[in-house]
Amino acid sequence: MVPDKNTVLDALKTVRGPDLEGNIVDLGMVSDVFISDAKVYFSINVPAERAKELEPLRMAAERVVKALPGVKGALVSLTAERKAGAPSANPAGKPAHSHTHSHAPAGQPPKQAKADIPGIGAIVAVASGKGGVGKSTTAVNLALALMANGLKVGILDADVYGPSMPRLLGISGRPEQIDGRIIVPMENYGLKAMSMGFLVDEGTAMIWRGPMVQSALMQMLREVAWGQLDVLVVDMPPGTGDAQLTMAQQVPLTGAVIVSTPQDLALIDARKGINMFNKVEVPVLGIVENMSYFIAPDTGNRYDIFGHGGAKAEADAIGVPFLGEVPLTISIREKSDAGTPIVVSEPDNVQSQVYRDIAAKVWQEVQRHSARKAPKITWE
Ligand SMILES: Nc1ncnc2c1ncn2[C@@H]1O[C@H](COP(=O)(O)OP(=O)(O)OP(=O)(O)O)[C@@H](O)[C@H]1O
Repeated sequence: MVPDKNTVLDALKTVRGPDLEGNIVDLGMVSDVFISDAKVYFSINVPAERAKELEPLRMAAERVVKALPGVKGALVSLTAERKAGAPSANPAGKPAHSHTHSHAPAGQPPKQAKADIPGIGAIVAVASGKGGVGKSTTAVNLALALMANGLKVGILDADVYGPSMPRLLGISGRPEQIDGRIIVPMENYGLKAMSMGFLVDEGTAMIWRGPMVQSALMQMLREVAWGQLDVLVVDMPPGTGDAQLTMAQQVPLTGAVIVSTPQDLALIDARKGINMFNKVEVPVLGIVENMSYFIAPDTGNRYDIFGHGGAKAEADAIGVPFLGEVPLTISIREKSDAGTPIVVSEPDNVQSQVYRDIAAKVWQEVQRHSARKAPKITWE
């Protein structure tokens, strides 16, 4: 029989707190415990600066829960949460985010928690300030275009509440697990993909709260047999709220691509997105203008009816690279809906070339930033 929450909490009381004082339950470090399909999900709240050092604590908690009869798996993640009113962990004295509710991240990015993922060369977030601007469509076509340019690529759908990769890539079914732990990513068109949509039935994730979402995301990131990848594209949830900020902090991102439509309102939100990544010191690799202009399906004529050029002007004003303009075309939408993204289904199409050019620029930016980040090797 699957244990209930209290049984799980009782078991967790055997796990000592940091510095071997008390236990993690009585110290108030354990989040809400969520049990679904005999798998147990929760997070342990630790000070951001101690996240790396406390990894053994996370492993101990996971081990204890997995050992309970009836438990098929446990997914435990460390979160760094600043309690309302607690002093900012930000030594630079920059303003901390003063959220008084839910999952407020610390003012300073928990760099120690962002361990690189073995085998993955770079992680690129595709983000947007608001929903509906074509972020997921851009993410999937960008991933396939990076592949078309000769790279090994995976895609992680981090939009836990509205996963779109199963539909966009035409993938259904559940992923396999190795030893009940490591998940084998799904694959189509040679692109490895992981999405909440493969793991839970539609609707289930909707009731999840912040820490569960974090746990699920960390599992999809770290406990997946990605193999060797040059780049992992992460389709972020739309918006710039707490959830996105926490995600931007916890995933070891190389950089972010911001998708916007040309209209002023979308651009204001795009700027919020850029500010969010700046806040957590993730480089913005550039802006893509989606639905930039219209190409008539019958004549192929181009119409600049959407205020085309707004995103380029914004990119220039802020001083981030402009990556390219994707036209609004019926075929992009139809191919997406059919699970056959345009870059693979119509590679010779001019729109597919646009995506490959954007992919080339993104890769250039990735390398530029990786080179800057790489430590100098000195021989003694
Ligand atoms: N360049 C384009 N031309 C035509 N249709 C497009 C284009 N880009 C996206 N779309 C369509 O716009 C709709 C929204 O796109 P998509 O789901 O990618 O947006 P999103 O920003 O990820 O949305 P959400 O934030 O809701 O997840 C979809 O129907 C998609 O097919």
